[in-house]
Amino acid sequence: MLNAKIPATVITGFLGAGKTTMIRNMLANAGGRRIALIINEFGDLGVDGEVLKGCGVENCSEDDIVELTNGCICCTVADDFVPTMTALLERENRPDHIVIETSGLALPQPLVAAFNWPDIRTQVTVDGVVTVIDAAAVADGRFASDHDALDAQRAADDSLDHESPLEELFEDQIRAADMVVLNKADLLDEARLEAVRANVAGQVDRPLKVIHASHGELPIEVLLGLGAATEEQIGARKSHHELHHEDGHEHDHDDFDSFVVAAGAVADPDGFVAALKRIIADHDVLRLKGFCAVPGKPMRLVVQAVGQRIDTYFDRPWGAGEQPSTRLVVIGLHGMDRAAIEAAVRAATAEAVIAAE
Ligand SMILES: Nc1nc2c(ncn2[C@@H]2O[C@H](COP(=O)(O)OP(=O)(O)OP(=O)(O)O)[C@@H](O)[C@H]2O)c(=O)[nH]1
Repeated sequence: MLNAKIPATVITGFLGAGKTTMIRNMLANAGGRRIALIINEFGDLGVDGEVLKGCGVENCSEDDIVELTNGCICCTVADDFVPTMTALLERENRPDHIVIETSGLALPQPLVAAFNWPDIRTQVTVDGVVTVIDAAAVADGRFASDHDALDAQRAADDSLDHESPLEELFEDQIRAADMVVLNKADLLDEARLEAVRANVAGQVDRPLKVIHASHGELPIEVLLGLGAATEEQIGARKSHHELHHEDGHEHDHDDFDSFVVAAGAVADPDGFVAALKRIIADHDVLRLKGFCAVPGKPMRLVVQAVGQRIDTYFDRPWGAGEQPSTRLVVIGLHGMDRAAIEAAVRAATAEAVIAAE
């Protein structure tokens, strides 16, 4: 059909749930579809775009990946997202499908609402909001409100909502969903997975498609083609912020902080990972990811930490113009001790060097 709207899928979900992994798998199975990707990340390092560009998948040309780096997409809709979409739609070679990966801290509601902007609504429709959940983290109670530090924070500041920032985001991202993917099913047995499914389904009072996956491996037909036209319904899926805004609360991401640590080369990756586990536990780091230089290795080492779970792998050789270096983005709740974390990460790389010598 000549004037058919281009479908756009919004992939959301908390930090480290597996959004990029799922998209990477989707691109590998795109079957000739031309997919344009818009990626938004919290933190200054652009790891997700790098990971996707480094994946060597044929359908994943750098041209088709647009990174939005000026803050969280839900707060920069007008300045960043709408112009990016408009530019994408003006391209001669228009995509068959647009996939948008939100930052792990984004509220999907303002993003989806932007599809009602006049310039966009005539050309694009939201095919669906897919919310990726770290089912293992939910089963471990990561998003429940019994977090000591947060309870203390709320006790000290009664203007804070009754729920933790993690819990609110968890709920808001589910409320916006057309489909929820309970990811990391490989880490759970049937009974725990079922408990997470019941928790998620209980968050909304409408029928919600909930499926499970490991490593985001799902047929592309399951993810794309929902035909939901979510932009027409998003007004009825209000976030905590929208509900509170009516009585004066401003939305921002002040509940979370991120910074980048530059450190030395990592001679002993196993020792480094063990040290990172301690640092993450000591400082309650929510997410840590980036790249490390390893002496004697031509490849860069990707480090991906979600809570206490840390994956490392070499993804590609350092480029000719690239200086091998170690740079990691750290994301946690506002008030985490940046200086101590930086010092500990730098000490860990130094220790790893000594251990290997
Ligand atoms: N065991 C297990 N690990 C997974 C699965 N999916 C993703 N991971 C790992 O979880 C980590 C985070 O995955 P990402 O795909 O980067 O998560 P994300 O949601 O894009 O993260 P942010 O963009 O930082 O919010 C990586 O180390 C992945 O390898 C899964 O199903 N099972």
